[in-house]
Amino acid sequence: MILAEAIEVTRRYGDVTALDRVSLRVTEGELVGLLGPNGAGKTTLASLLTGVRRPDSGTVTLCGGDPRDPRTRRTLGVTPQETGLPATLRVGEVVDFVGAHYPDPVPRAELLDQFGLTDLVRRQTGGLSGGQKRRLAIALAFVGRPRVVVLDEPTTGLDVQARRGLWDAIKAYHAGGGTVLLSSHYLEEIEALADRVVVLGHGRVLADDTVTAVRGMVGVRRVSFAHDGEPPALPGVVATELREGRTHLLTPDSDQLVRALVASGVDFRDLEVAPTSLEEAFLAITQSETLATAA
Ligand SMILES: Nc1ncnc2c1ncn2[C@@H]1O[C@H](COP(=O)(O)OP(=O)(O)OP(=O)(O)O)[C@@H](O)[C@H]1O
Repeated sequence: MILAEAIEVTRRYGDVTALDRVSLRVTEGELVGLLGPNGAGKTTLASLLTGVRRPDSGTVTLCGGDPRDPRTRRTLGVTPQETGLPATLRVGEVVDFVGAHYPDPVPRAELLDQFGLTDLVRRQTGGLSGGQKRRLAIALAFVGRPRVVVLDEPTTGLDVQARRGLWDAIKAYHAGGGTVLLSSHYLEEIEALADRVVVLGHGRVLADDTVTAVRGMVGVRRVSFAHDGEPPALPGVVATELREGRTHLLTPDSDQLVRALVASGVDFRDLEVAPTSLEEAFLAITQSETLATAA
């Protein structure tokens, strides 16, 4: 069953086209990562799917209904990028308050334990740190046992430990059959959690495939070596990095690059050719998109 769907959706803010005929389909039980640089349209897409905004054209459905309809929204858990919590209420009270809107909420103790918030149950939310508020906001997305959760950059501002704790909670929800759409700037987050990744750039879907396939699609490889002096200028390089005394070159054609490196006469040592991380693949996709747009 399709739980969230956008068909040919366009959304403008004045002159800015935030989404340009975007289509996306999330079926029950999927965990889909939404990846894109700043301004790609991730938040706008999340806000359409969760009924916060309306598209200018195209259609959006959530669990077969209109995401703006309160009955449809009861199946949804959301963590927006910015969350306002009532400052004088205690953590436990906020959980009870939000949970009271749902027919079968997760018991307070269970939810707090799952999100590592048990020790904070009696604290007023106004006194929580930014990371603690964030964790609470995310926990609240799950209190109503939603069929689908939309998490917009959920772990921004969390330290490594809190982020990993949150990944475990998201994984547990997904393992129990839950459906997740998660946007992130942290590419290791998408790699750790999602099988499928939708790459957005300039308001358009640049790729929609498995994490492995997206990496393979761009086929970017890392050629790295040590050498003395200035880095050589070589053809087909999409990114250059100097790190730990080595030059790292990203290229879609490592064979051609290695031939050019040898022909250049550079006195290199310890040559390595390796597959790239999703982050590097993603940069290459968005970079070629930028070049294509500029052309
Ligand atoms: N309320 C608004 N008014 C005007 N322009 C907006 C508004 N919201 C978003 N935009 C513009 O629409 C485009 C897409 O923004 P959006 O927030 O959806 O991107 P994003 O991928 O979520 O970015 P980020 O990763 O920075 O959160 C950007 O150019 C942004 O400046």
